[in-house]
Amino acid sequence: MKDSLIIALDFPGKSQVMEFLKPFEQEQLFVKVGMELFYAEGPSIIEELKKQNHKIFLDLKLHDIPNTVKSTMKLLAGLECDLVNVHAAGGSEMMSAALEGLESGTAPGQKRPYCIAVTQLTSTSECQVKQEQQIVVGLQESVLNYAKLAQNSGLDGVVCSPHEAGLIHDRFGTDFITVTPGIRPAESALEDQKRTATPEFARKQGISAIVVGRPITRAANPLESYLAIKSEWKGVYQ
Ligand SMILES: O=c1ccn([C@@H]2O[C@H](COP(=O)(O)O)[C@@H](O)[C@H]2O)c(=O)[nH]1
Repeated sequence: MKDSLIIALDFPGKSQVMEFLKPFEQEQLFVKVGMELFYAEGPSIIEELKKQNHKIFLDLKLHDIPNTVKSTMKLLAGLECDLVNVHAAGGSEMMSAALEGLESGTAPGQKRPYCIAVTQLTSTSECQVKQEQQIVVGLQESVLNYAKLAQNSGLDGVVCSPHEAGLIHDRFGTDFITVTPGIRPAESALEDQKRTATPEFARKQGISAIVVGRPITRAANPLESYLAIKSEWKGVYQ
């Protein structure tokens, strides 16, 4: 997990994914399958990506009553992804249930996928947290509170923005995983993201993994863009 660059495969179907991956034949990637692709293709897309030896973050952000999340996680464990997630807003009982489901669905001898919790989406601003969610303590405190709930529930880490990751590692330890979307190389479009940072800024926060979608998938040359972001993130091409 340490120092990973996860590419968000936000595509409407398998054919677009396979076309996108063609220039990456020499790269062993860590890819993210989100709702759009998973709902379009179902579990077969995971098998396909695993055949190509890519590591997989299945980003379905489960958020439901504990029993439903538990039984869904039991099923998802069978897909043998590397990383799965829930929304911390579902609460500690739901997060513990997610972990129980994941553990019970992991085959003997197999490694359980890491399970992390989304704190506040990187598309959420301070203003939205205070005015829409009515969380008076503000965004940073809300993220830290969700991180504490996630750790107390036994989860392996959180999704947060690069701006909270350093503080999370200070409070909850360097082994507690931080996965940060909202990564934008300098001067690229922010689109719907609100809490963004460059790969270089992310590197300085001790973040476990960055998630990058559109700056790579919509680049004129995706491989070149991937290598440039990876270089800025890790300081070297590797
Ligand atoms: O807080 C969150 C949680 C998940 N995401 C996901 O990450 C990628 C980011 O894509 P970009 O194109 O680089 O913005 C996307 O799949 C989101 O669903 C997030 O952005 N923020």
